[in-house]
Amino acid sequence: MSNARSDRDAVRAQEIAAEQQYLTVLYDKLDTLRQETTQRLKDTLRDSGGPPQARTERDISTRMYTDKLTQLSAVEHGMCFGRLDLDSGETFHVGRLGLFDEDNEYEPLLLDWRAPAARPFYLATAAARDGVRRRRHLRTSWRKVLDYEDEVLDLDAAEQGSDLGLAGEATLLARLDARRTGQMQDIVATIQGEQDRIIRAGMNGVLVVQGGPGTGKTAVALHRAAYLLYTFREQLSKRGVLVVGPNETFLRYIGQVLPSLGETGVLLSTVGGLYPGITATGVESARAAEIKGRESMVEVLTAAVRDREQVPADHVEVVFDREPLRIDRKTAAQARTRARRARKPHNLARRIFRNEMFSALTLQVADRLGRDLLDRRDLDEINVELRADPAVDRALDELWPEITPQQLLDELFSSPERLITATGKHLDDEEREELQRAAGTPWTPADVALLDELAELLGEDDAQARAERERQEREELAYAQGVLHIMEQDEEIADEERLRVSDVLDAELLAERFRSRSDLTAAERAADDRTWTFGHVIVDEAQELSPMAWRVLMRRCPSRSMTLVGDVAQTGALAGANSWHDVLHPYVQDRWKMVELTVNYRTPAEIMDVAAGVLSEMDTELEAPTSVRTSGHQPWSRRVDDLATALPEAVADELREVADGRLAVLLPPQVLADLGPQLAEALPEATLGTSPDDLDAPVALLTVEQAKGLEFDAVLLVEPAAIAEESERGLNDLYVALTRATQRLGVLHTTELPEVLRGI
Ligand SMILES: Nc1ncnc2c1ncn2[C@@H]1O[C@H](COP(=O)(O)OP(=O)(O)OP(=O)(O)O)[C@@H](O)[C@H]1O
Repeated sequence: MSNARSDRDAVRAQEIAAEQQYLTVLYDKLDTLRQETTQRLKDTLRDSGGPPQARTERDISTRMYTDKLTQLSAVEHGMCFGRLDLDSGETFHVGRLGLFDEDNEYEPLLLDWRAPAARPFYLATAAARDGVRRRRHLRTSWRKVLDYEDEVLDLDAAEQGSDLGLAGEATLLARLDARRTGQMQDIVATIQGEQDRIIRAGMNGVLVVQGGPGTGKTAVALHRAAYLLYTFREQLSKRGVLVVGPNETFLRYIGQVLPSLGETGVLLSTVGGLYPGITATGVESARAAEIKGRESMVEVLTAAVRDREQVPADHVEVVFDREPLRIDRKTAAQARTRARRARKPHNLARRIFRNEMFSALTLQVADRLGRDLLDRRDLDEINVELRADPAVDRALDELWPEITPQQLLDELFSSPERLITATGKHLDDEEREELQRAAGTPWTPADVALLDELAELLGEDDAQARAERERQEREELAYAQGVLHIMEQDEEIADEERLRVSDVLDAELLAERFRSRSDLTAAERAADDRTWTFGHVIVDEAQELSPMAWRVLMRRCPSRSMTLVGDVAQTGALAGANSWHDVLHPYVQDRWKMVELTVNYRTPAEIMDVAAGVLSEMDTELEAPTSVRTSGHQPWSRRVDDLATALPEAVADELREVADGRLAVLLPPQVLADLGPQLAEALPEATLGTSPDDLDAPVALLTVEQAKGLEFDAVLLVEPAAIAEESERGLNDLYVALTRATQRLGVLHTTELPEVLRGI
């Protein structure tokens, strides 16, 4: 027996040594690439001056080498994590980037996990081997191989395998059991089959990924972004990829995943962050956000814009050329009708209104002077004088002002009269009161969708700026064509070592790069441009978005190349979705696809049992995802008299249990508002969940809304009855709260537990 074991140990040690040798070759290769790239970057930066075409070329090379270096640095940790042994006798190592042996006909040394040849690493099973004999998961620490796990794919193994058909089960479970750090990690070494199929799904059309808590929706969404950028690099590097999350804390939580996969060209944003120049820091009631999110707000805003297109009750008078000039209702109404008929946004139709008015006023002045005595030129002169007159200008501006979205919305919400006119039958008194607020109140996330809609309704009178831009673009294109032409002729530029600009760019792209500063990625440019449209949009926690927010995102993605991940059972926002059909039908009818994730990688079975009870209370048809593991810790509950003393004690106990781990205390908003400061004082290691950096703290006091999408080693749930009763989506919130823990769950309550939790 012990002989057999020592034989096995010897084989294992030999295998580890062989893998170590291979890994050393890979890291040597990585070091060489880094040195070469650094040297090229240095050379490029050292060159200075020269003609404009040399500068453009340098800008592009700088960006290219910087991107390359970023990617080469990102893959340092866990660069190679797997190996495939095929029936054919071939062996491939799989890792975070592709490496090739230039001296040996570019034989692959390491397959990029996203390359088609690496796919069996994630998909092969004993029942469908796809030519794979053995899959090996390598466990490494920095550049050292620590251990490995082998899966021999034969039918015997299929019979012994777990019901969930997990790949690399031991490696996966070790990952899932590890302490959380407050930052999501990539899962590239342990992606499971059902996840891989979603990550690599085609890019066209709308793909909905529905899955219960902890099924890896966020992880899958981010790996899909990396996969799409790798596979459709050409297409996507021009327009960029947008990843939308529910709040800043969540974006901070997921912020490291794409860089760790070597991808930096993605814009991470909330919907509230998509309006350049606006920071939505305001807070408001859930009800106000819900009202603002309704589809009917489109009509409200349309009416609010029309309300800024006025005619005088009878007439107004202005003095022009020392005589009164009459702007009467009929003339203004005619001009307004003509302007509206053009179906242009308000600020653009304004020009038509003014033209009409100036023509009418010109005739009025002409009549005064004796029209018969005047010719065309005289009339034109009067027209010009009228346009230059400040009093006339002011009077017309009163009727049809040029207005920004910010001005209009601020004036709408701070004026009861304007609100009544605009909302009409769409809102009742109580709803209007929810919206009313003082002028200059900070913008909220729900306001941003309204501002974006208004920007469409109002338009920007940018005719002059556009003409100037078009002129510049023509010049730049001609210039870029010249650059390419000169370079193609210039034999000296064909330096073997250096990638020629004409190899990677055509004139149009070169001009675009040049125009928009060649050192910016599409994502960086998109962040400054409200009308930017993306190559692909990924929305996480998509169930939370209101109809108005969907309009914003659909405008950003006219190609409808989108991945929407979420769980309609976790919808907390009152304006959020009950069904994917309702969300998507207005935009793509039935032309969308849904795939489901069914395995819960986060919540251990002991806790999921409790959460499943809440789910079936919400809807008996809904099925909870299956947990991949147990934690050995039963959830507990304790009724206490005084939270202010009991909670710090419970936190201290739990912190001891999870050692270096992270703990969340989830409370109803009112309890957090009442007890927050007192608790923060009693718990110096705790933060109050108001800043994205709070996830670094060992203890975070959060509402369920703030904790959405996040996870912690241990969760203390406080006053679940109040959470369940908080809103009509209270049970959804309770379900979300119960599914945040990776190890331990405790419940503290002063009032009776909700029926569904009494089993704890
Ligand atoms: N294949 C995998 N390998 C390792 N870890 C995984 C895998 N899939 C998911 N996980 C881990 O499971 C946890 C839950 O994943 P994730 O947050 O993506 O789930 P989710 O479906 O978005 O959850 P929720 O709906 O609650 O927001 C994360 O820690 C994630 O890293």
